[in-house]
Amino acid sequence: MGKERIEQVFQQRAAQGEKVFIPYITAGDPDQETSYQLVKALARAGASVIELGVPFSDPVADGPVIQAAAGRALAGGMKVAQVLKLVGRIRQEETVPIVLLTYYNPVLQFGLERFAHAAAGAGVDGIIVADLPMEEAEPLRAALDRQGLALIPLVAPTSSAERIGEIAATARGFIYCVSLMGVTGTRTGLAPETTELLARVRAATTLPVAVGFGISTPAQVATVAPQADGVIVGSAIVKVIEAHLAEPERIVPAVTALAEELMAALPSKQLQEV
Ligand SMILES: O=P(O)(O)OC[C@@H](O)[C@@H](O)c1c[nH]c2ccccc12
Repeated sequence: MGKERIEQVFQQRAAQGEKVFIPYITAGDPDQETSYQLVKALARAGASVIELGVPFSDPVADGPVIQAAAGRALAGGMKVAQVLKLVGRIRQEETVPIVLLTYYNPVLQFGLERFAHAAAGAGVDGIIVADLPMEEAEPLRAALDRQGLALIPLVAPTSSAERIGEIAATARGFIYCVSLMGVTGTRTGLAPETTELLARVRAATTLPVAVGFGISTPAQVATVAPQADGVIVGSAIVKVIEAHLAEPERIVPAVTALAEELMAALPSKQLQEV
């Protein structure tokens, strides 16, 4: 449970010479039932950790694709309590680690202790807060620590060595390296500063390191995966949901197919040995 479940999955994959694939979807996009089916399908397809977005009305770190997903989810009444309910439902059937991606405001509104307690009770394993600077993270980290949940920090290419060191010292679960500056969303190339950032973070921590932002194609996954322990893909997956809104029964198979394609691009020990 909790941060151990996240760290274990990275260890297990690493022991097999494999990388961790972390798909992101917004909880409640386009509705609760589809999110439930999507998480189950992604876990069964081989995703190692699921990143579940808590929809928020002012998602400043998100590009248009995930903003629109948040809009659809909010229109369906998805709030923190409903997200936790969804996780609880998933937990009855799946052991895959679940990490919530949220903004700080909904968590503050809910109450830090109450949130940590309810998240643990529902079966959440870790939390990423898109807009919580390290300097203000201590109260939430302490509340999550008391429940055994990981507060997973974000580091960016502009983070100084000193700052990366400070972030690494209090990190739990894994460290999320943002591959480039700006907002979430697919990009055509991979930013050159990604490689340098991953090397700097690796040198500063023994925790697993995952990379996300702008990764959308199998080729990009293949390029970046050897430099990290895990790869996070959000907007490319949410785009597939968006493309099938008129035929919702196609959403789960189409997302599963993309996830399988992206996972097939991860380097594996078997492939390297051939
Ligand atoms: O969408 P992208 O470019 O694939 O990036 C991952 C991302 O979606 C997910 O981790 C995420 C969604 N919203 C965020 C806000 C901040 C940091 C990260 C995120």
